Amino acid sequence: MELRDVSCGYGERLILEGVNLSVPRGKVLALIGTSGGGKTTVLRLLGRQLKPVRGQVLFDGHDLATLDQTGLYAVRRRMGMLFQFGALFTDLSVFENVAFPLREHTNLPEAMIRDLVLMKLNAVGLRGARDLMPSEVSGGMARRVALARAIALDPDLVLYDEPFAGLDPISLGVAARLIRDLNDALGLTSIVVSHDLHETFAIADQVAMIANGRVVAQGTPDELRHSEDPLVQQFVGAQADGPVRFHQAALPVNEDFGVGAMPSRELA
Ligand SMILES: Nc1ncnc2c1ncn2[C@@H]1O[C@H](COP(=O)(O)OP(=O)(O)OP(=O)(O)O)[C@@H](O)[C@H]1O
Repeated sequence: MELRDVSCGYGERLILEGVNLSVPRGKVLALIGTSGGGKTTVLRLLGRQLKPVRGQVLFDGHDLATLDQTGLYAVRRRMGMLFQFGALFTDLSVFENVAFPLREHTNLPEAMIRDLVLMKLNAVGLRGARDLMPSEVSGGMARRVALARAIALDPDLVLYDEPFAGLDPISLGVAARLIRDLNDALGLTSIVVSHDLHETFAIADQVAMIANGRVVAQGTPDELRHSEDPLVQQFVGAQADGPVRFHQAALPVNEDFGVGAMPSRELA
């Protein structure tokens, strides 16, 4: 997957400008960066829910913009997506949730669907939970079911948007490890958008940091940890102030609160 000099936005507003990003086959790429920086927008470009106004988005050498409906459908079948909170269909059992894409996209006989679903559930450790309803599983388990559903059609690429949001530290570690293990065992390529730097750095081969609509750094987790770029340092070191300001631009404090001028240090 590759983004070449891509600019895109919503309506008149440009969100990404001149973004270059390549995702090597077989690797796990983490997308990190400040809130609103454009990470989810990158995922939307990759799934062609959004088209660039400039540049190219390439998947296995195909420029997504040039694909007709059939071509796009074929490419999307090769992508698994797990969006924020990996919402399951609440009125379908765990088994039926994972079977859903297989029923939608294939004409496989029931016996084969059963085997495939159980294989995917086994891969996420939940073969035994097949008959439960989503309301009967924990948040961490639900995320693993969503993961099994995302890989049901044996995709080449899996896109994860905030796969760890709302998980306790143990479930979070399990989910992260699972993403890495499935990537390697099934020969996938994975892109993970996450705010959880600790877990993401532990499983990613490459990390790209997106801020202000640009890729400001890309490298191995170690390279980012030791980056001298102040923006990367601020983000990775979780410092409140740096190139990204904690405070939104606002009126001076004394004007808003009706007090005398204060030394700037006290305003921070
Ligand atoms: N459908 C939309 N219509 C208009 N603007 C949007 C839309 N989706 C996102 N945006 C804007 O695009 C910018 C980038 O959003 P995006 O969701 O890609 O950021 P993000 O890095 O994923 O943020 P977060 O980490 O908070 O999820 C934000 O300023 C957001 O307000």
